[in-house]
Amino acid sequence: PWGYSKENGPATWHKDCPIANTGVRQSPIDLITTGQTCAKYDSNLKPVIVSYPAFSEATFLNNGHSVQFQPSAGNLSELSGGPLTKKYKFEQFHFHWGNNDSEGSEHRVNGKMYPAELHLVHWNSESPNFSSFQEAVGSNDPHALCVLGFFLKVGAENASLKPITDLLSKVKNAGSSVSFPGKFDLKAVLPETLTDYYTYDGSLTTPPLAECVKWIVFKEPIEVSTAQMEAFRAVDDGHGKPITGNYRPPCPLHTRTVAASFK
Ligand SMILES: NS(=O)(=O)c1ccc(B(O)O)cc1
Ligand SMILES: [Zn+2]
Repeated sequence: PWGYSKENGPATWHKDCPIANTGVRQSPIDLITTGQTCAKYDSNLKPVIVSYPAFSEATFLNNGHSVQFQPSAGNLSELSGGPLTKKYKFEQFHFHWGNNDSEGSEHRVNGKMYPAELHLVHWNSESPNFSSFQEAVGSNDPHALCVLGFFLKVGAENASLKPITDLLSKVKNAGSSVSFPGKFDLKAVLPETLTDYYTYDGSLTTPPLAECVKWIVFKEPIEVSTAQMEAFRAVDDGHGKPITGNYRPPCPLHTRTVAASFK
């Protein structure tokens, strides 16, 4: 199966997933803010609106290539606004990280990587073509999914993310999962104003690499402590090694443009 080692990493994914090399809207990308192919300010871009009532029931899983927080089916969390014309339903969030603070994020800003990146995955709940996340992924709809990306940088301890980082030791082994104890307030993790972001049309950053994602990557990083970063680096990949660097390198922009909601 695919992974991030020499034998099964991003450079080999094209074998099972040809779109890795033939796709023209692959993710992640390097977000360039100056020069020719740079992100262009679009004054029509509105703030992103999230409605995330605290999750009461969720599973926290180590799937061998990331750790993922998935609420039970009944969750009502929604996303709208920003570049979106429809309402999206929250599906799951997960992380990408490196084995040191100079690498780990999937998107880059002028070539700079952050130590980690948080992805909040949503699917268009107003489309006539599908009525579940899995169907959305397989739909070929160019905006079936919307993923919000937040960079993580090392600084003060993030109290809102502590319930998650404290749980990492409980899912150290690949394939292990725990039911999340109590409530989790995802809204508290995010900056209160979701106004400054980059947005572009892209894909899933892991197989099946489906080109169905409206990406919204926020300019302002979220701070986590060194200890919280270290907790990610102790999670195992199922081959007795820690997941080291579960991030895909940037992909060619091709004819795409990146819009910025800020000057
Ligand atoms: N890393 S990502 O947010 O692009 C992503 C999200 C979901 C899936 B998936 O459900 O297969 C794969 C990658
Ligand atoms: Zn991701």
